[in-house]
Amino acid sequence: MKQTILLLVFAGLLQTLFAQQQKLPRVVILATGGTIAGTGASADRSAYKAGELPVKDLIAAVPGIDKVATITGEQVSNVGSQDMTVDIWIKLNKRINEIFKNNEADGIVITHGTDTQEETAYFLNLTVRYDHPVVLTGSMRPSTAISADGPKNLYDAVTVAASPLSKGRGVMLVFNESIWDPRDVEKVSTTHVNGFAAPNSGPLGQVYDGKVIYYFNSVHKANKQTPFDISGLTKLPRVAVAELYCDAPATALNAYVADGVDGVITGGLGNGNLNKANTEAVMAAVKKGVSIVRSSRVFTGRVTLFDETDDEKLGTMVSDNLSPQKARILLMLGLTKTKDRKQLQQYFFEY
Ligand SMILES: NC(=O)CC[C@H](N)C(=O)O
Repeated sequence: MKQTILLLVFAGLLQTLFAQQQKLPRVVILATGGTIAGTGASADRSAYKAGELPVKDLIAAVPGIDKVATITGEQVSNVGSQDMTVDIWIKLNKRINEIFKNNEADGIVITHGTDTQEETAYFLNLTVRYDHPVVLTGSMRPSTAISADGPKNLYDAVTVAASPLSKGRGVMLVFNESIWDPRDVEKVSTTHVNGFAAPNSGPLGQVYDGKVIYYFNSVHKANKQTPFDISGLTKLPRVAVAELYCDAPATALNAYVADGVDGVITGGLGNGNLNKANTEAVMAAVKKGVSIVRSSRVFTGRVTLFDETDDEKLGTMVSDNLSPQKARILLMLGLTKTKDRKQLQQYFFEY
């Protein structure tokens, strides 16, 4: 009798556990490499190599992650993000759209190197056709370093991707307990653990002790609200960035144009200003049909139309407050739709 009761209690417990397990949100981790998957022989960071560990090892290093979500992992690439490519972006985009279309997951986490993480985040923000949570994260210290930050960032990223509060928020970046908007976030430290900030705004929210809180919504259009469905594409238009400095020649800009790029972003001075040499080169490039967007090497504030620079005369556009590297992504995608300067300019105010 006693044994039967014990057995029943045990079976009941198992059932409850199973039911809880069933109810957990499903999160797919798409691993691309980066320092989070990096290893090295030293206790700190000297001579470590990014993009070494497979995704199963990243997951195994996070205690309790299986209580937050039902996790599956896929290896998309294993590179340091200085070697991230448009080809990998297109592959990621396809897989993310497929996962949500087939209802394979409630949210996605992407592990990624920090060098270009903000670019991948903004690219996906504009091209993924679903607004389910897609959370990018990484680490500043490799997995073998003392106080490696990867496992905590991954735990937090899964927590954000699995949270009911994240529904409809689309692409985000989670790092060092902050939740960032992909349009605004930038890598702001080469080595510090607090590697990201949004210099023109602030974090969307925070994740702490397994709990998520949001403070802001982005006002910019994303996901299905953009016209950038790239599902039929295997390549994107080529856009380069040419940065200015005191007495900068137009060598870089002219070389890119000679190489046949479709567009150039100028990382200009102050409010996107160009010196005389680059003004002339820009006008010649526009005449050849190259789309030019004036951005700024200054990391806060807007680049505005016709301030010191006459955009009508030059045939140029402005990036608003997008960084040069993000303006490049928007121009690449914009050029898949149109070459019309007014229409492209409108994209820079909307996305
Ligand atoms: N902390 C990092 O992730 C930067 C290291 C590496 N270069 C990368 O971006 O993958």
